[in-house]
Amino acid sequence: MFSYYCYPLWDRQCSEVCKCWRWDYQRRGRTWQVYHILSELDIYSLIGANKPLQLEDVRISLGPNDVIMIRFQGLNGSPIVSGICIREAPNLPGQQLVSLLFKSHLRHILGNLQNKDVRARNDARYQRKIEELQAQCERKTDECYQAWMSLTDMSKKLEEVAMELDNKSFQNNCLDQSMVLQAEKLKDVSTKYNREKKFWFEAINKIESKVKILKDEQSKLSREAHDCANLIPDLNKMVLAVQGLVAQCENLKLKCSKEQAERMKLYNQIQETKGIPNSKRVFCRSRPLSREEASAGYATVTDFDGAKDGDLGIVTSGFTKKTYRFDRVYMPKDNQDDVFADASPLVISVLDGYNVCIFAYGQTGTGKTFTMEGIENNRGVNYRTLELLFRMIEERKDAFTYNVSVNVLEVYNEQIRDLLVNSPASKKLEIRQDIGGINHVPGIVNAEVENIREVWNVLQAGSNARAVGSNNVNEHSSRSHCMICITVRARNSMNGECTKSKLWLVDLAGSERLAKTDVQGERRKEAQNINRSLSALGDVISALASKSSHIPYRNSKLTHLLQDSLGGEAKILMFVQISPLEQDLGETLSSLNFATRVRGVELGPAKKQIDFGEIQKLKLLLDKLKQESRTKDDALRKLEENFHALESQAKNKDQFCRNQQEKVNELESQLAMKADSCSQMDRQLTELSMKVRVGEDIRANLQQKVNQLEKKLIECEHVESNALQHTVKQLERTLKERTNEFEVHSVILQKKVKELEHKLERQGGGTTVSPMLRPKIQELQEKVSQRDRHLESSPELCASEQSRASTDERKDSSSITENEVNTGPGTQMLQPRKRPTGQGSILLKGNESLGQLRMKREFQNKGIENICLSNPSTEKKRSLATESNKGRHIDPTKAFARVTRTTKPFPGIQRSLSSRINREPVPMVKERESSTRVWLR
Ligand SMILES: Nc1ncnc2c1ncn2[C@@H]1O[C@H](COP(=O)(O)OP(=O)(O)OP(=O)(O)O)[C@@H](O)[C@H]1O
Repeated sequence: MFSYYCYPLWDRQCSEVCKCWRWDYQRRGRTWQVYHILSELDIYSLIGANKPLQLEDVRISLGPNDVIMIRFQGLNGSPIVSGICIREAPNLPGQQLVSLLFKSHLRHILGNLQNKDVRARNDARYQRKIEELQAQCERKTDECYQAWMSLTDMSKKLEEVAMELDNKSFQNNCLDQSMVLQAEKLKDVSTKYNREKKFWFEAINKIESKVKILKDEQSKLSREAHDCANLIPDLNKMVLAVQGLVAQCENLKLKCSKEQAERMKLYNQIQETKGIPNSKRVFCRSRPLSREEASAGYATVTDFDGAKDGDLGIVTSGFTKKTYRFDRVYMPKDNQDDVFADASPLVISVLDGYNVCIFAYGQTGTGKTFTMEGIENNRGVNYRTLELLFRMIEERKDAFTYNVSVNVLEVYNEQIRDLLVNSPASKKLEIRQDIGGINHVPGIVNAEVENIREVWNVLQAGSNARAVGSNNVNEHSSRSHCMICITVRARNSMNGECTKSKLWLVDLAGSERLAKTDVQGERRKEAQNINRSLSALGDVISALASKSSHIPYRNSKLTHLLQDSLGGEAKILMFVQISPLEQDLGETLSSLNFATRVRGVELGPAKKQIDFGEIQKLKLLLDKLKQESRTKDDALRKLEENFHALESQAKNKDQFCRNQQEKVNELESQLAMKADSCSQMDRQLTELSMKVRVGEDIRANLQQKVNQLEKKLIECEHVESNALQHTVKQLERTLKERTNEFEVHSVILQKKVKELEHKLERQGGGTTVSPMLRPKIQELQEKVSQRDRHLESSPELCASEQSRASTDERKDSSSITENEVNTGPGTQMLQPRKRPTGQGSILLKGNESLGQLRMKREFQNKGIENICLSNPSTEKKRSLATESNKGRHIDPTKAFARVTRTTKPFPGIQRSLSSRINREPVPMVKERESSTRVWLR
């Protein structure tokens, strides 16, 4: 459908004066765009649907290279452009065209106004109807204005609600942002708090561990200090107790010494009462006859009648009997136990610190070895002495400490041989004298023994070694001196007395006389050495007996070794072994004589052998103990100083602990403050969350209210639109009735005019006019010419024609058909048109306006973020300026307003619209202008 506005427009910029129907153009570069706008004219209602449309006489001024662009707008359906014919326009001015149009139209009018009275009445009647219609129109305008104002108010309220909603949304967004910021801050604070909490926990744990260590050290130091402090009186008490004990010990020592001395004195007295010399005893033992000797019937010379009294009779020749007196005489029937019973007291003397020498002297084969060593099942003096020695040591272990060592020697040909040396070729042993005047053999083996079993092993080893050098053991043993030296070191635990005594157990070689034996060579040399040594022993004993100043101990190895045990300070026990046989009488007498000489020597009382080495050691030990005591005193003094230092350190550590505890308390308070701040932040977060939820609830309520208001508004608009539509329809029906009446009257008037014209033609021949009518006709012609001029000078007058045309548009299509007397396109454009079904209703416009308002609100809601990005005021001003410019130049409503009415509602609406324009977007202005234009139309 093509439509266009029917009003002339003079193009003042065009070089060629061109008058056409609504020309609008603008120049863009070298292209002329011409808009031929067709509106308010339903062409197809005139020419019929699906009929070709031909537009003629559309003129435009073009240059030689200009381009014509034809644009179709507002088309419904799919019209087909069948052809465009462009031709050069004749030189016909637009003014002339319009003049022709109006003249052709006025011819009909002038023809109808021949009857002045009828025309005046009709004019008056039409004028009244027009006024009535205008009044109705004004009322409707007012009603529409009121409806529009209510709609505006509702829009305002809606806008206020929308603004409130926007504000709430903005506040909500602000709250969301603030909540996000608070959440981030809280997260940062929480992270920082956790980090600081972890740090402080670690620091507190470290400090607690340090404090614990310091407390432990402090308690330890305190305990040590208290112990030291407690030890001082205990130490003093101990010193006093020790001093008391030492005093008691000294007293006990004195008593013990006195008692021991008394016991020794009594023992010696007992020995003397028994007839035993004090330090020297000589026992005589005769061997029994062997089984062979007894069976052979050898004669004997021994008489044991006085043996119990120590007298031994020797029958020398026939009836001569020589008696010898000894300390003890053993008969052949006496066994080893009887012999040792008399010798055992010397063992006690050895343990008491006396040197003892037990030796056996006699002819070979008289039983020296039997007495000293014994046989396996009948031990001799050596074994029994050592056995008793260790038994006594065991009995005295509480009071004495003994150390026993054994040397086993052999003197053969004046050579000392160590029988405990494993290597057979040992170096030559010599006798030396130590600082104390005691002889000793350097390099000799000292076998430390602790029990009798070890002693037996040592003795067995010596016996075995003695047998190595000779095929005949007995022969060898008869030609050497076997000497066992038992050294006993004793320490009296009571008085600390130390003694070093020796026990010599000597099995001397046979004392045969050299001439009698009649031996030669090596045996002679052996016999000479034996005799020399035994002679030296006799010499020593003689010197001792004569109390000579010089004792020839060094004349033989034997006497030299026995020097400290043969003097007056030792105890001597001599077993003189004799043979009972008569054939051995000479040797027997020799041995008895030697023994008697020995027994006659006065050695004096024995003397205890004090171990000066031990005394020296004790002195050194005492000095060492004194030094240790001084050192301990110094240590005790240092300990006291350390104790005081530790006390001061403990005090300092106590102070440090208190400071650390204060720091810990401070840190704990800081930690509690941090925990409070964290809980406060949690509460703030909870409050913010509650506020956000409340804001969301408020927004939801507002949204619900908005929806309700929109719903109510739509309902109100729907009700009001229905009412207005109903009212408009009534008005339209009324107008249609009035128009029909007017048309009927017009037809009647036209008929009457035609009749009058016919009458006038019949009366005046068609060319003459009544003199009475001529002035009126002239007057009417002048009015028409004035109106033409006025139309030419004021386009608005054309709008009055439009107004009339709009008035005529209420006519039915039948009436239009009746009025189709026009032949040109301009006349056709002046014909009333049929209102388009989608445009003529205010209600429809109102609905469109409301729809656009909702769209606008939705747009505002969706694009609320763009408020800050763009400047709506400038955009609004720019759009308003554009619209205002458009309104100034081509606003058709003004022309309609001039033509239809200049009453007050329109300015009011304009004011309302202008006031709204300042606040509302452009679409609303356009909508209201169009709607205003429509309903005014
Ligand atoms: N009182 C005694 N009772 C029993 N037998 C004895 C007694 N005295 C010696 N005899 C025996 O006499 C023999 C010789 O004794 P023994 O070897 O002890 O003499 P001797 O003096 O040591 O000889 P030598 O000087 O050669 O060593 C041995 O067989 C021994 O058993």
